[in-house]
Amino acid sequence: MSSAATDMRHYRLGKPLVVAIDGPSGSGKSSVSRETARRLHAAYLDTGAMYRAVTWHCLDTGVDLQEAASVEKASREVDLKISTDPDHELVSVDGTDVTLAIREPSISSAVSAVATTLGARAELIRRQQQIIADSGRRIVAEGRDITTVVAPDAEARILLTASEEARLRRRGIQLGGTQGDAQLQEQVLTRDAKDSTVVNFHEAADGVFTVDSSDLDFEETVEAVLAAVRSAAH
Ligand SMILES: Nc1ncnc2c1ncn2[C@@H]1O[C@H](COP(=O)(O)OP(=O)(O)OP(=O)(O)O)[C@@H](O)[C@H]1O
Ligand SMILES: Nc1ccn([C@H]2C[C@H](O)[C@@H](COP(=O)(O)O)O2)c(=O)n1
Repeated sequence: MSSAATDMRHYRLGKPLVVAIDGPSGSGKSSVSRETARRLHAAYLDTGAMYRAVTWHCLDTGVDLQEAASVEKASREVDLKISTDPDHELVSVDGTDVTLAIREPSISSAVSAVATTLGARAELIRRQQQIIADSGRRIVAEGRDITTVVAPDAEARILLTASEEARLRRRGIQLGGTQGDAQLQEQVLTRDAKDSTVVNFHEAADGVFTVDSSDLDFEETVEAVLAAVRSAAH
């Protein structure tokens, strides 16, 4: 085990440690945050999965994604459950397991409509803050507005970035080469452009530490995030 990981293993259990991680699509937020949570013996919250789950619910029940009031109402009424165990991925909507379904390209293409509906955002932010409180404030939470809106008081706040080229390449590999260049651009860059109209995840806010993973492999990125947590939270 590396020195940074070893140090963090000894980070005092029981002490509040909220780690907030934001960044653009494909930068590695979910995978790196999940592994960071494991090493910190912390919970893990994938807030993007919550936006995806509401999108799945709207499409499943015929809610018009262009109707802001309907989307907001759906976000308030849906029974949405999400696992915060980094070793157990589970998202359910009204009792249906949607863990895999919310990762489909059709959801990636539609999710910005929910993410840019301000009433739905307010509801999901409220739920995310409740989940963080319920974790006993020992959690790694990732998304687009965690460092700025959901948990601006986090012990460690990190912007995880990577070049467009790296993000498109990683997403292409992740989807098993099933998507062409235009589809990948739509799912990564076009989606980021839409989402950026309501939240800034390209620049670090004051006090937020930037980790650029463009030239780092996965393990090096986790190490860099742990080092940032250690320096911010000790
Ligand atoms: N530093 C890295 N080097 C190489 N591959 C990486 C690195 N970090 C993450 N990956 C891989 O890149 C892919 C995309 O990562 P991930 O899904 O975590 O990104 P994300 O930022 O959560 O994306 P999105 O916001 O679109 O869900 C995954 O297959 C992941 O294993
Ligand atoms: N805190 C968050 C988390 C996610 N979103 C939006 C932006 C994405 O298009 C969508 C899905 O997120 P992903 O699974 O790709 O990380 O949800 C947001 O606006 N705020």
